[in-house]
Amino acid sequence: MMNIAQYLDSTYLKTPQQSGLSEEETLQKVKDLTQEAIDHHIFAVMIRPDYISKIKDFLKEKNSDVVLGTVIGFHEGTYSIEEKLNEASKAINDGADELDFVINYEAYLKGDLELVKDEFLRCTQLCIEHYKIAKWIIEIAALTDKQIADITKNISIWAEENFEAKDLKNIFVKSSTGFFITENGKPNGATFEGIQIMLDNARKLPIKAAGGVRTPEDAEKMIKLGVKRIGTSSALSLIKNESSTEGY
Ligand SMILES: O=C[C@H](O)COP(=O)(O)O
Repeated sequence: MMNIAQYLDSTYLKTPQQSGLSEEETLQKVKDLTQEAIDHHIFAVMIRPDYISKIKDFLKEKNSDVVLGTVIGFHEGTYSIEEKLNEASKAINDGADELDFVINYEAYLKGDLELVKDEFLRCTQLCIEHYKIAKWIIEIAALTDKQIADITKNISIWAEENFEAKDLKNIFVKSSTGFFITENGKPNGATFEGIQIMLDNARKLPIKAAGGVRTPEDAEKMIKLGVKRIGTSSALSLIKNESSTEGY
């Protein structure tokens, strides 16, 4: 069996409003997720920005090298560029190592490629200046295959044209938030087909598969296809070699 843990971003991204839990219960949940990551040598935890500062302290107390990630503009991606920059700056100051931005795919679908390019360049620049990893969620369930190819290729070309070659490994294209509402039971997250299209068009950028990855077999298959990271709210089941019917 492959060592899946080293590829995983173990996520808890529900807000108290979405889960019905209190702030304290949510903090306890992200602490438990972090302890689990420490115990099982999971690469990273990915949590909402509100909890970064406290979890950074928790990781320091535990003397842990688990990587701390957060989400920006989550989950619709429609925040303005200034709002995304402010949220990202605060998360960096609070101690985030990796920032997963939701791209403004609504703007992309309306044909406003300039806005998407502008947010990509400015937010990625901020991450590079602070030696942080930037990941760009394109929300593949909202896109056709042709659009998945097109946006992945555009991001890759913008990255190559505007950042140094050494920084490209720190700029990911990520498939999904896991929160997109689809119709007709269509998968809302990472599909093998969608991931393959991303891999075929990402040129030098690494790919993160996220959303609906529930079995160790699927995780292994994604890794064999070539993804460098997997985001999942079922991390523990995956590394215990079990399937999970749903995340969280
Ligand atoms: O960014 C990661 C996703 O939220 C994970 O999605 P999931 O809950 O379907 O595993």
